[in-house]
Amino acid sequence: MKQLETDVVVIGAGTAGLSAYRNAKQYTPNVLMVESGKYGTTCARVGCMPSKLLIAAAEAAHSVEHAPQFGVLTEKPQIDGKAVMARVRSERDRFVGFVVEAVEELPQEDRIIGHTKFLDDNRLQIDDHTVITAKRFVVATGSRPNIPPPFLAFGDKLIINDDVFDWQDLPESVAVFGPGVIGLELGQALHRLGVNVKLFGVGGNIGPLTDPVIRDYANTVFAEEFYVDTDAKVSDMKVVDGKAQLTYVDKQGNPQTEQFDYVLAATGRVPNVDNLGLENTSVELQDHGVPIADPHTMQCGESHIFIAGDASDQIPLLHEAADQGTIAGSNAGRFPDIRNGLRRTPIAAVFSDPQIGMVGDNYAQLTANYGECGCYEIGEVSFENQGRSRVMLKNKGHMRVYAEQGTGLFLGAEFIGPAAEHIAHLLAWAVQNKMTVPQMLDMPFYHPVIEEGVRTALRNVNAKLKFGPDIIQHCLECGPGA
Ligand SMILES: Cc1cc2nc3c(=O)[nH]c(=O)nc-3n(C[C@H](O)[C@H](O)[C@H](O)COP(=O)(O)OP(=O)(O)OC[C@H]3O[C@@H](n4cnc5c(N)ncnc54)[C@H](O)[C@@H]3O)c2cc1C
Ligand SMILES: NC(=O)c1ccc[n+]([C@@H]2O[C@H](COP(=O)([O-])OP(=O)(O)OC[C@H]3O[C@@H](n4cnc5c(N)ncnc54)[C@H](O)[C@@H]3O)[C@@H](O)[C@H]2O)c1
Repeated sequence: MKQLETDVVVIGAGTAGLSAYRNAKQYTPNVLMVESGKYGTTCARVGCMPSKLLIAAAEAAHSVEHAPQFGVLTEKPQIDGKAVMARVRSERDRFVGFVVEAVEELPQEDRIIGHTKFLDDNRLQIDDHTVITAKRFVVATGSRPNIPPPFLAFGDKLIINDDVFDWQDLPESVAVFGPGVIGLELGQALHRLGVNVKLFGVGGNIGPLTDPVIRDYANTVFAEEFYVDTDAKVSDMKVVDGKAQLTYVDKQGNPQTEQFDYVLAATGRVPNVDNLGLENTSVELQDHGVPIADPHTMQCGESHIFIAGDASDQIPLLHEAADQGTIAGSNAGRFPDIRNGLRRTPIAAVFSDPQIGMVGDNYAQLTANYGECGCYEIGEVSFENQGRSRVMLKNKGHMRVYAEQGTGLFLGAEFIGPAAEHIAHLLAWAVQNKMTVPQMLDMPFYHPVIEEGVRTALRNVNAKLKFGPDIIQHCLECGPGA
């Protein structure tokens, strides 16, 4: 067994790990990074990037299919599944290639390959070839799909997101379980690419939404386009004649038995903290085995162990993984001089159509924090008659904005609608700058733009805060359709 000694070990070379490595290196040259799988990161290989590539193909098909609504006559689009998947794979490989190249430029002696396990507070074993003794550690081991045990009945017909991006061709049918972010994005994209998709959920959840008004709207709008049952009753799962067979009660209450080429499990993700030997350290673990970490320092308790990215089970998003990696890596490098790092305003975007956006405090947090005290107000707008949205035939959507009584502080928003990825940025920047609703209304609004809809929601909440007049129904100075 090879024996190594160092100051800092980063476990995992994903987004969080790479950023932790780079930041720890600013404080000490003695940093090792261990990776058990392939370099390239979840985001580039099987996450953000390939999913958006599939969605881009679906959007192209959808635009062609709906062109006749503008008087532009087209044939029904022909989907060449092999070509769709070839582009997804080749662009994905390009993104992965950039990451791999960057990792391979790091000093070879800093990089170790193998599965890592803590032996005690200061020693890690890598497979059966190396033991590293180190002063500090950053756990950045990411997450993996959660697969409910009954789904194992589908054998090799059961797939996860990773499998989709390696397809050579599109299948005929897929049952997607989990209408969360992954299930919604991939399910709708596959549907638009001509795959027979049925999306099954539990408890009425859809996307990351917590506001019941927006959730109901989302449920309706997606179910108008393809089969989505967010409270499905599935009674039997098995493989019959080489197909995945489901027995379920459909939305009209009728029993159905249907076969699919695949069942995609998009039922959440679990942090990769099991099999890491964390129980051999003195770090305090929560019930599900994740260390308790301070979100400002990413330090686990008072220890020399830090955690970052999806492994922390805090906010499983790419930019959060990068930020947490920066904080954890800097603190591990600088230890024992621990500093709070920058945590940005929460922002989430789902690349469905319509898109979903959430910023700042979401509805669930708002109601938990403020209860029934009457300390906040909700303004809203429908995008169904919003001018620019109608012009573009993108007039499906609803927004709710939240603001504090008395101060007028803009607290957050949940919405579904056109350009939600961009509006989410605008609003998140307003939250982070601690803007009040009147200050936001003082900002310029061009005409005709989707942001005029946001202004209507802000005016609505402004009136409820008693800072301004009620919304003018036929506002002449607003421009038509504002
Ligand atoms: C389909 C999909 C779509 C997504 N889309 C988006 C999106 O649009 N926007 C967004 O913000 N986020 C998105 N995400 C989430 C985002 O990809 C993750 O939050 C982010 O990639 C997490 O980075 P990480 O560094 O924590 O983990 P990873 O990049 O997974 O890195 C963890 C690394 O640790 C390694 N490892 C694990 N265990 C060990 C061990 N014991 N020893 C050594 N190494 C180990 C793994 O092999 C891996 O390389 C998406 C995720 C998925 C699955
Ligand atoms: N656009 C983006 O930013 C983006 C895209 C994809 C993934 N992500 C990240 O990845 C994380 C994981 O995504 P996800 O979609 O796997 O998780 P999720 O937590 O968003 O959704 C899981 C869904 O599965 C449902 N579910 C659980 N058990 C089920 C069962 N037995 N049958 C049917 N449904 C069931 C849940 O009710 C929920 O709706 C997200 O939280 C997000 O942070 C982000």
